Amino acid sequence: MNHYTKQDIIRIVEEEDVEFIRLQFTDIFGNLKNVAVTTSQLDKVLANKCMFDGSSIEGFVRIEESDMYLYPDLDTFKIFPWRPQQGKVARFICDVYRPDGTPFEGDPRYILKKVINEAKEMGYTFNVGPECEFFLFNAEDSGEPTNTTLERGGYFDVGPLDAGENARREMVLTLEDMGFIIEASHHEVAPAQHEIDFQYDNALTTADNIMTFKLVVRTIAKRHGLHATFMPKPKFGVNGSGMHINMSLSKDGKNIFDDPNGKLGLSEDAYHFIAGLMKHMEGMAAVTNPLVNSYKRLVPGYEAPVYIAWSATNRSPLIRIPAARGASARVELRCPDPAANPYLALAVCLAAGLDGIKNKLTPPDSVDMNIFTMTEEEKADKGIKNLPSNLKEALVAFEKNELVKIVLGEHTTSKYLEAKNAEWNQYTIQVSQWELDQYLHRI
Ligand SMILES: Nc1ncnc2c1ncn2[C@@H]1O[C@H](COP(=O)(O)OP(=O)(O)OP(=O)(O)O)[C@@H](O)[C@H]1O
Ligand SMILES: N[C@@H](CCC(=O)O)C(=O)O
Ligand SMILES: [Mg+2]
Ligand SMILES: [Mg+2]
Repeated sequence: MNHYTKQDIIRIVEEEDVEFIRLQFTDIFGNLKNVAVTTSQLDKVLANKCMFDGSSIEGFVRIEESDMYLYPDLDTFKIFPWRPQQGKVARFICDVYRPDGTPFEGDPRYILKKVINEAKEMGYTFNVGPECEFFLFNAEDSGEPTNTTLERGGYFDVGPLDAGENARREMVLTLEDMGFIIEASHHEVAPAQHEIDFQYDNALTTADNIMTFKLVVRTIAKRHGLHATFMPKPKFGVNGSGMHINMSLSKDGKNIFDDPNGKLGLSEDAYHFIAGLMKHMEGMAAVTNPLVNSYKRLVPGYEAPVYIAWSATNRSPLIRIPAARGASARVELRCPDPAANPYLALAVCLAAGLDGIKNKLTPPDSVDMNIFTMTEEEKADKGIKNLPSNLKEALVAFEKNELVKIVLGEHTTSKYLEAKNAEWNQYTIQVSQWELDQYLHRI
């Protein structure tokens, strides 16, 4: 990551012929927001004087206290490669502040920073690498998105079977232009499903990167006449899209999950971290899997986890320990999906892992056989619990989890629960196509 001073920014804006500056932030539901100014306002931007109406942002504040300020994080300055190259468009990712100069407690970036600081006080840096999957569906001539495709590609397929290769190529090149290090990109298991992996970084940078990644994927897909969606399960009967989160802690530049003398080459702290994730998983699910639709993905048969278990060899459990050790020793949490607000998702994951370390929690034994073939009795014997099976169960577990509520803070907890319970209630009163197909002709 580049480190910029105000003078650097003023110089780059001049040298690069930047004309517009987007001030970006994220609402509590993970939606990217922005306001554009021209460079005539650069001084105001750099003096943290740009304001917006917080009451118009879902989940932020009431109308009586609506003035909010955007403080640009100078290190997030990036030029959009897909916009005109004369009179360029650049962006800052911003922190949200109240008029009295205090950080706004409902800003997801602030919520993540608080947990990162807690880790820092313990001497830790939290490193995270996500694997974002998405679909590239047809868009109608009108631009209306669909969930249809004529593509028949599968895992690692090549063109012309892989109809997304040109779009993916441009996504990768655009991301590289913006400073991402792309480790791999490929067709995924379902027709029209894709994955682009970028290199891990500290948690704040990774959460920012996930927001930028989604913007780039959507923008470039549109240019190719396709509709990119991060919806967790856009189609019944094929794999959904996950956002596996690979995590490690480092201290003084050394990965502390790695221990050549430990069981499976992992340190005690790695096991405590796993235990913390498992302890809080049910309560965290409403954050890592935030939609009604998220729970349609977490079902047997589609490479998505259903049970709260861990393994070093098997991909079916919630937590997998990839084979790499040394600097790449990491824990992979497989339930999060790309609809999650990345700031909040990483905040709860880190807090849960740290809770495991602070309280020296021990995980249950690893489950190295296929859980999907176990009987209910075998699962009960091994103490294997299910992930929440729908958004309502996840919200109930969230309400019972003090740690998750403390991490999100009172403000965001109450706004989040209110909105998500309303989402659930709306969903339950719909009459779905499935019901019509099942009942209409015979009842
Ligand atoms: N020490 C580390 N801490 C956190 N993340 C890491 C670390 N080392 C590597 N990573 C990241 O983990 C991610 C690994 O992605 P990759 O697709 O290789 O994982 P995978 O789980 O083996 O793949 P799949 O689930 O598709 O089979 C990348 O983002 C990588 O940068
Ligand atoms: N698409 C699968 C993951 C496939 C993979 O292992 O990469 C999921 O829903 O999590
Ligand atoms: Mg994948
Ligand atoms: Mg993975």
